[in-house]
Amino acid sequence: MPRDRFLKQSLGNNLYSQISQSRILVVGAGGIGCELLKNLVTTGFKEIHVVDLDTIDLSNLNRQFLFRHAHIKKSKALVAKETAGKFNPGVSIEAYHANIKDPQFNIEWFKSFVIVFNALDNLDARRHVNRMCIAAEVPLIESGTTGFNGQVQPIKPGQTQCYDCSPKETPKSFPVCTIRSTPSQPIHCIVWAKSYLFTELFGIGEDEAPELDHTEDSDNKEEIENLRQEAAALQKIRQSMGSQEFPRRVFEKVYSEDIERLRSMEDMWKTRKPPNALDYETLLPKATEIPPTIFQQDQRTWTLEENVAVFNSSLTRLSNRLDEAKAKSIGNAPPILTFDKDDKDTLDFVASAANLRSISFGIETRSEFDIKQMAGNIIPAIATTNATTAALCVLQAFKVLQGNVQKAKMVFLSKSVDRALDREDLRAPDPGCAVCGNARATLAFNPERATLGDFVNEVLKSKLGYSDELSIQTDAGLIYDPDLEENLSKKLSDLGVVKDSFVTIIDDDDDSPRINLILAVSEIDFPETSPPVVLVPEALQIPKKAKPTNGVTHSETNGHVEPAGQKRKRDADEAELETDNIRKRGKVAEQPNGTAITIDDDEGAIVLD
Ligand SMILES: Nc1ncnc2c1ncn2[C@@H]1O[C@H](COP(=O)(O)OP(=O)(O)OP(=O)(O)O)[C@@H](O)[C@H]1O
Ligand SMILES: [Zn+2]
Repeated sequence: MPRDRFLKQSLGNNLYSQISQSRILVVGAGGIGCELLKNLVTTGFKEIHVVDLDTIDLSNLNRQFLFRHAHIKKSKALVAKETAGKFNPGVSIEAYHANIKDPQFNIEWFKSFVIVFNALDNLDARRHVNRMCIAAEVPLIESGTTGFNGQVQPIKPGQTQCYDCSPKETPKSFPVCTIRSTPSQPIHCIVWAKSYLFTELFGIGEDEAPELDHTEDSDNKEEIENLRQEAAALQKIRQSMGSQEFPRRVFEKVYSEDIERLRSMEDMWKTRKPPNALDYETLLPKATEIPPTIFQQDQRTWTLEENVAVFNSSLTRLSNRLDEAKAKSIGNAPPILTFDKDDKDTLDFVASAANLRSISFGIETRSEFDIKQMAGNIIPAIATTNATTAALCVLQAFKVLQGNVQKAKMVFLSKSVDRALDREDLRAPDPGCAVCGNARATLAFNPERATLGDFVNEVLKSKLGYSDELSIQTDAGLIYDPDLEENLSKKLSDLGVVKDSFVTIIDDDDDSPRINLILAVSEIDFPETSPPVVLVPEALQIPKKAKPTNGVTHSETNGHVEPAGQKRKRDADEAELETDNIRKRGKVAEQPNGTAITIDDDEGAIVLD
C-alpha cells in the first residue's frame, strides 16, 4: 500500500514497525488533541485510545477541525474517533467520553500503553495523568499552548523531570480590597464588574467568586465590614429590579455613594489618587442621545456617556431576562444569571460597568473586545500553534519510542522574529519532587483479613526496617502515626485503603529519613495460608532523602553532564545524523546562516533545526 511505503521510507523500517505495534493513549480531543490524532493516525499508529469528557461547542469549530457544525453537542472523543479514523482505514481508535480521573482508568490500564500524550487544558487533569504515568512507568508527552506560545515536555519516569518537578503557576486571584476599594488596573475593574457587581445583582453573591482572594480579610476588618454593608445595600436595590428607577439606583449607589464613601477614607489615598464620583443626572441627557447600536462597536473604547448608555441598556435587558426566568421558574431556588463571555447582554454589562469604574478611578478604559478576552480569561487559541505543537509532540515521541530519551528535548514555540522554536535538554528528576521523587511499589492485600497492624508491623517494620517514626497517608487523609495506635487493629479496607488508590509512607525519622514510599493499591484473593498483606516487589531499597540542589539540576546528554537550561548548538550527531554519511547518501542543503539543515535522501529523512 503506497501510504505504508512512504511511511516506511520516511521513518525507517525500525521506527515504522515500532509505531505500528504501539498501543497509545491521547488524553483530550480539543485544540491540540485533534491535531495530534490526525498526526498519529497518518503516521501509522494502529491502536489509539482517546479520552475526552466534553461535548463539541460552536466556539471549538474554528480550530478543532475534526468537528463540524452538525457535531455540536456530541461527544468530542466519539466524533474525533469517527473523523480521524477515516484518514487511515487500518487504524483502530477506541474512544471514551469520560473524565480521565474516573476509576476505570487505573494504573493497570495506563500500563497497557507504550506512550501517553496529554492534550489537556487544565492543571488538575495534567497532574493526574502525570501521577498515573509515573506510577505505571509509562512515558508521557506533555503539551500545552497559550496564544502563540506552545510547549512540549517529554517525560520518562525515573529518567527525566516529571510535570510536577517544577512549580506551576496557579490561576491568578486578587485581594478583595484591591478589587473593592483600591483598583489600579483595568483588570481590577473588570473583576469587580464581573465577580462583584454582576453577581450581587443577578447571581448568588461574591463569596463564591474564585477571582476574589479573602486571605487578607483579617488585616482589614473594618473596611471589610463596610464592604459587607455596601453589598447588603445593593441587595436592597436589587429588589427594585424591573422598575424604571433601577438603573439610576444602581448607578448612583456604586458610582456616587460608594465612591464618596471611599474618597472620605483619607488614609487610603495618601499614596494613591482618590476616585471621583460620577453624576448620573449630568450624564443622562447625553447618554440618552447615544444610538442603541453603540454596543455593536466593540473594537473601540467607548466615551463616558457611551458607557452609561450601554450600562443602562444592558441592565434593562438583563432585568427583563431575570423577570422572564422568574415567571417560568418552578421550585424554591430563585433563578439567577451567570456571566458568559459569549452572552452579549452579560458582556455589555460587565464591559460598561468596568469602564465606568475605571473612569472613576482614573484608570484607562478598554474596548469591549479587549474586556471579553480579559473577563473570560481568554487568550485566543491559535490553530497554527496547536498544529505545530502537536507535530512536535509526535517528533519527541519518536525519540522516546526509539529508546533515545537522552536525545528528546523540551521544546518551546513562541512568536519570535529570531527563532520560533527553542529547546532545552531534559533535566534529571528533582529529588524533592512530591510526585516522582519517591520510591514506588504495589501494595497487595486481602481486604477480608489485612489489618493496618499487619501492614505496619509485618511489612514496614519487619521487612523494610522502618522505625516507629513513620506515618501513613491515604488519598482520604492520615491513617497512621505513633499517636494513632488505635487504628492498628482496624482492617485496611475500613481505613479507606481501596483498590486503585494510593498510600504514602512517610519516614519521620529526624536523622536521615528515607524518601517517601508511594504504594499503588491492588486487592488480591490470597490463599488463607499466605500473609494478608504483601508488597510487590517484596525486596525494596528505599534511598535516603537527598538535600535538594537549590534548583541547579543537571541533565545528561550523550554521557556528559551540563547545566540544564544552558543552550548548546546541536551538532549533527545529536540530530541523529552523521553529517558525513548524509553527505554521501543524499542531498544536504545548509542555509547560509548555518542555522538550518535540510536533508533529503532516499530514505526520506528530513530534519530541520
Ligand atoms: N479531566 C479530563 N478528562 C478528559 N478530558 C479532559 C479533562 N480535562 C479537560 N479535558 C479535555 O481536554 C481538552 C482540552 O482542549 P482545549 O484546550 O482545546 O480546550 P477546549 O475546551 O476544547 O477549548 P477552549 O477552552 O479554548 O474553549 C478539552 O476537549 C477538554 O474537554
Ligand atoms: Zn517530579
